[in-house]
Amino acid sequence: MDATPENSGPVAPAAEAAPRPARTLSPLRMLLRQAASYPGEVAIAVTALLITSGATIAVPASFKSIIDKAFGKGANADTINSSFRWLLVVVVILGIGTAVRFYFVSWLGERVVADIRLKVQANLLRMPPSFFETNSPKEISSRMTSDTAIIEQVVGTTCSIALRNSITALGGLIYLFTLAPALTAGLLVGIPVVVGPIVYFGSRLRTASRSSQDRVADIGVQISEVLGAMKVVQAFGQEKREAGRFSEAVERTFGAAKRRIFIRSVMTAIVIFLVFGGIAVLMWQGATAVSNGSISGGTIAAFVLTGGIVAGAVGALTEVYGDLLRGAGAAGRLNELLLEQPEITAPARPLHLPQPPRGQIAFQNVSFRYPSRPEVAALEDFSLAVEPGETVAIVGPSGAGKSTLFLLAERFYDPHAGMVRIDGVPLPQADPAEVRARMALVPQEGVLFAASARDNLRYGNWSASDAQIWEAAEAANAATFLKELPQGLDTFLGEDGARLSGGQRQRIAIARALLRDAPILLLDEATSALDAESERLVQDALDRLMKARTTLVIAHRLATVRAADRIVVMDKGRIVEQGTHTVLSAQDGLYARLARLQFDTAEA
Ligand SMILES: Nc1ncnc2c1ncn2[C@@H]1O[C@H](COP(=O)(O)OP(=O)(O)OP(=O)(O)O)[C@@H](O)[C@H]1O
Repeated sequence: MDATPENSGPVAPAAEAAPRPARTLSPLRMLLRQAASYPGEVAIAVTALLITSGATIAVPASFKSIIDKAFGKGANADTINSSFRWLLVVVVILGIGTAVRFYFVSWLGERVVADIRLKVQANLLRMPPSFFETNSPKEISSRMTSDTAIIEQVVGTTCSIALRNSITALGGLIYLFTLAPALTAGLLVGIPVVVGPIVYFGSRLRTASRSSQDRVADIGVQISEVLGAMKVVQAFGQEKREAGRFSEAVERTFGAAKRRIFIRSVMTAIVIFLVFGGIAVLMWQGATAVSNGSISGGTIAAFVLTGGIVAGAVGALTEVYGDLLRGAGAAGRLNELLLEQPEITAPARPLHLPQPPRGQIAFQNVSFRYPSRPEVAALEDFSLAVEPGETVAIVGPSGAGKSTLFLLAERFYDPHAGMVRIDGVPLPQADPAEVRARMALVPQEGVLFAASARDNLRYGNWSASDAQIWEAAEAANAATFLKELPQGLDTFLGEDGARLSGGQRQRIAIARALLRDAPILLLDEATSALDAESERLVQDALDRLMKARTTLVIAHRLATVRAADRIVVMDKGRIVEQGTHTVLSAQDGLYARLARLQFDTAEA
């Protein structure tokens, strides 16, 4: 029986890790819809389920026939053989049916989870950055792993348990009535008497187990806190106090464990008493009935066996409801991710950008506030037109709105007022994919994927040949170190490109942008200090990248601002100065101040 104390042991999942269950089972409908895409597998699984439930009941029926006929007076070889032949057939059907059921039910569980993961990921890829500000990537990734694991459990196990045990319990009861109606009526009264206390103590035991787990977690928190601050503890002479605090936590844990084991021992005693007592009462009634000849010994054996099966099925059913609610909670959370609609979409009939691309980008009276910080204007009545081939350096203190310009240019957000245009086309009227195809982004941190050097380089242009890749690497001053990698372009760069230096990562990002060969370049220069040699290599690579492209660069290097056609100085979302390095340095404005602070240190 699933509800015996042995099965509801102390190892419940830690409370903080347990995802919230739902209040109703209705979110599970989403799983049914998913599973319905595989009608063949569902049909086989349900058929196997029905057959195995039937075969489970057929086992005691076979025993009845064996005891009455094969062990009975006047048994001959034929009756013995045929009784055992039946048992053998039932056992073979039960074995094969169980294997088929397990395979297809588990298959459905895994398939439904795989489909949900694919659909959720596909939908997440459509979401703009604002979505990931309100939905933390950590939380989403936990939904994709732990919630899907719960669903896999629900579809692959719990639903099967629920269905199988309902059928078994019902079929078993019907069989019991046909065997011995009076005894069955007694059993029906007896089941709640046995199962009730087990369910009651089972739930108390789970609560006690959870609290016991929490206390263990408290110990873990204290240990890591004290170990992490050992110097402070010792320097302030707090060893005694910490020992005292720890001893309290350990004793609390012991207290919680004591409560748990007490409940469990009482529960064990009660279960043993009720289960064996119940069986004894049944056997006593049965023995009386056999002695007065009203039923056979085989019937009693079949009755006790079937009774055990029915009680087990009912016990299992009382356990699955909680699991189904947990599954419904998980399905609900994943469904939210599936139903999420992106705010930024292509219009029904998008305007195409002109061909060939000119590489013009214009911000016209743009005002924008981030949805999560509506009180601060990230851009305020901002206007800037960058002509084809022009290099504009954006300079300004932290929080001035420099990165926001890039986000609006890529149409990750729409401005609240004003308009952004690429080659004369207003962004909301174009397909975001087409807009982004006109741009190459070099982020501040050269973002690398856990993939080969080749795949990292051609991330924006998968059709690039090796010859083109090397050409770009050459231009980005990345070829030398790439050639030295153990397997050349096939070398795995490790998670986050951990095997490369900062300067090398930047040069890979530059080579990637070169391969993308887009007319507009959005370049966020790295602030991290590079050594002089690396700095020269990166600058050299950037010069080649910017050639013949419209470039908007968030500048952190003196060489960049010097080479720019125009410097735009921003503060609080507005342009405060514009001009060349020489002109702006001569004025005693924000630029001169920033340049003194920023570029002098960079040069040093
Ligand atoms: N995702 C966001 N959610 C809410 N507010 C944001 C977000 N990103 C930026 N901001 C705010 O918008 C304003 C402009 O930020 P932005 O990142 O464009 O500045 P920046 O000039 O690029 O700064 P830095 O040089 O530090 O990167 C700031 O006030 C900033 O706090």
